Amino acid sequence: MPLGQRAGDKSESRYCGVEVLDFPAGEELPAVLSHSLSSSFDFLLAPLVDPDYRPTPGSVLPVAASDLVLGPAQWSSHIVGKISEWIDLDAEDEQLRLDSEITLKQEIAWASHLSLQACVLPPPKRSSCANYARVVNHILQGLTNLQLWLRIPLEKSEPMDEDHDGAKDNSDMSDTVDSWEWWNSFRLLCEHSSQLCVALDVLSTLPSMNSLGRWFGEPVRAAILQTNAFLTNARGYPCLSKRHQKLLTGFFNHSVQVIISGRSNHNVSQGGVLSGDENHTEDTAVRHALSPYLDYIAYIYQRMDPLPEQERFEINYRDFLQSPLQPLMDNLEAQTYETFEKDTVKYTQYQRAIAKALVDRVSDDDVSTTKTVLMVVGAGRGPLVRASLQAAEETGRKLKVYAVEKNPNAVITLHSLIKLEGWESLVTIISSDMRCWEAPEKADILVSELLGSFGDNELSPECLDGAQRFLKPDGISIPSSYTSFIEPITASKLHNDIKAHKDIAHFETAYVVKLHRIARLAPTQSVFTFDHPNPSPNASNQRYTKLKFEIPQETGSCLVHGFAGYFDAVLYKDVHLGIEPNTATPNMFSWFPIFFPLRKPIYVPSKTPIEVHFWRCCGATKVWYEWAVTAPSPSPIHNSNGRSYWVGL
Ligand SMILES: C[S@@+](CC[C@H](N)C(=O)[O-])C[C@H]1O[C@@H](n2cnc3c(N)ncnc32)[C@H](O)[C@@H]1O
Repeated sequence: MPLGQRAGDKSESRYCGVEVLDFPAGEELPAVLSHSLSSSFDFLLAPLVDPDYRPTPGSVLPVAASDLVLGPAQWSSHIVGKISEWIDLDAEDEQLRLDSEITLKQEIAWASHLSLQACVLPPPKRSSCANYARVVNHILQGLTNLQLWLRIPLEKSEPMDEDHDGAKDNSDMSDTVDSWEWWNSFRLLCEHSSQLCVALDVLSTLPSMNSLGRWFGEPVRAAILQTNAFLTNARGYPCLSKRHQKLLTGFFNHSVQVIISGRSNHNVSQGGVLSGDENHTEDTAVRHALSPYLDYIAYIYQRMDPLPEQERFEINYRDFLQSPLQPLMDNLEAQTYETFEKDTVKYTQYQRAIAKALVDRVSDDDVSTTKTVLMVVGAGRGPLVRASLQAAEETGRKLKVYAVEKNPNAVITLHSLIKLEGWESLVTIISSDMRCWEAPEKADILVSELLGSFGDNELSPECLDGAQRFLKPDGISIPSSYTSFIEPITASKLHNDIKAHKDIAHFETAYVVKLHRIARLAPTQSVFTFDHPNPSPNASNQRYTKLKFEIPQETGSCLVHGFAGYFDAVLYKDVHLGIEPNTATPNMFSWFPIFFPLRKPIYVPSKTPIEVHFWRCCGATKVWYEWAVTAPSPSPIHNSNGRSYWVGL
C-alpha cells in the first residue's frame, strides 16, 4: 500500500519495502510476503538462494521458493532479489572467487527467469573490485529488463573527522574515505551501463550535505534505511534526525524508494507486536515488527507539500532531452505560441519594463503632445503588443505600435487579433524579417523576446543588431542586456540517454531539458553578455570565455557529465527576467535550462578545480558553440566548426 497520497506524485518513491534478513527456508516466502503486504509494506528485498549453498557439479540451486509458489505478477511487483552476501569476486582465495562467479551468474539467471525488476548486489568488499565489476559487466551485457542495484553504504569521512566509524568489521575497507568512489570506479568499469544502479545503505551518521548532494545525479533506486539509523522520540517511537529527514525528503523528490532493514530496536506497544522477529509468519493479525518504522516513513512522506500545479504539469518533461527551438530558421507552430502565451509572468515583467521606459521617455507634462513609437520585433501572435498597449494605458502615454514578424502564419493570427481588439488605428503589422525591413520611421522603444534558454542561443544578438538601424540613437531596447550562465553537473541519466544514440553528434549537441535528477556541483558563473542597443554594432558577436569552477571541499570527488546553462535578461533598469537558479523569476515557465554534455564524463578529484572553455562562433549562415574542459583532464573540443549542432541564421 503506498506511503500516502501526494497530489501529483506518481513516482516509485510512494512504495516502501522491507528487507528479509533471514533466509525464508521451507517455502516460507509467500507467508513472509503476505504478512509484509498486510502490514502495508509494498515489496520485499529477499534472498533468492540459500546462503549456505556453494556450487557443486550437478547440484540443484537451493532457491528460496519455486517459481510456482508466487504468481508472475507477485514476483515482479513485490520481490527485489537479494544476491548472496558471501559472494566475493575479488577474494585472494581462488576457489572462493570461482564459486562466487558461478553463484552470482546462477542467481541472476534465476532472477531473470522470475522476471524480477531488480536485484541488489552486495557491496564491494574492498575498494579494489575489478573482478566483481568484470563479472557484473559481463552479466549486464545479457540483461534485458532486470536492473542491478549495487549496494553502497552511505559513508564519507570528512577531512577533519578523527573518529571515523570504527565499527566496520572488514579491515580491507577501513581505509576507505568515500564510498562514492567505490560506486564511481565500479560504474566506470561497467561503462556507465544504464541497468547498473545504486541502493544506498543509510546509516546512523551522515556525511555533509554537499557530499550527499552528489547522489542526486546518480541512478539511486533505493535508500535502505537501517533501523539503527533511527532515534527514539519522547513517546518511545522511532524517528529520524533532522538531517536524515531532509535526506529522506530529497530521496522522495527524486523517485528513490525506501527499504527498511534491520531488527526492531523499538519495542513500542502496538497491539501484540512480537519483538525482534520481523518476519513472523504465523499470525497475520500480528503487526510486523518494523511497522512503527514504516509508520514514521509514511508520516514523513505525507508531511511533504503537494507538488505545485506547474511541477505537476511539467513532470513528464523531467530529464527529457529536447532539441532547442530554431525560431529564426524555422517557423514556430501554433501549439508552441500557445504554450508561450500561457506564461503570464513573462508578459507581466515586460509590461512593467515597458511602463517604466514610457514614463522615462515622456514626462508627465508631455503626455498630451508626444506619441511614442514602439516596435515589437518578433511579435509572434501578439502578446507583447498587448503588453505594450496595456503599459501605455496604465501610464497614460500615447503609443504607436509596429508589430514586425517574419512567420507568415503568425502574421495571420496577428491580423485577426488586431481586428478583434479594434486596434487598427494603433498597430501596424509588418510581415518581414526585422533584419531587412525598411522602416518608415525610427523607434523610441524596441521590444523583443528572442531569447533562448542560454540567452543568445536563438540569435537575438544577430536579429537585434539588424533591427538597430531603425532605433533612434537615444532609443531604448527591451531587453537592454542578457547574460548566459553555466554550472558543472552530475547527470548520469542524461548521459545514458545521449549515449543510447551511439554517435558523437548527440554528445556535441545542446539540449533543452527540465533538469531534475542532477547534482549541481558548483555555483553558476556568467559566460557571455550582450547589450542592446549594441554599443559597437560592427563588432563581431563571437565570444570566448574561460571559467574555473571550485567544487566545495566537503563535496569530495565527483563526476561531471556536462554543464547546465541558464540566462538572465535585464529588460529595463531593475526589471529583469531569467532562469538562473539564484535569481530566477518566480513562477515563470517559458524556459527550461539548457544542457551541454561531455562526450566522456570527467572525474574531478576532491579539491581540484574544473577549467572549462566556451566559444560562441559565427559563420555566414550559422552560429554555434564549441566547448571543452582542460582541467583536471582535457576533453576533446566539442562541436568543432559546428559540425554537430548549430543555429541557422
Ligand atoms: C520566442 S518567439 C516570441 C513571440 C512573442 N513575442 C511572445 O513573446 O510570445 C520569437 C518570435 O520572433 C520571431 N522572429 C524571430 N526572428 C525574427 C526576425 N529576424 N524577424 C522577425 N521576426 C522574427 C519568430 O518567428 C517568433 O514569432
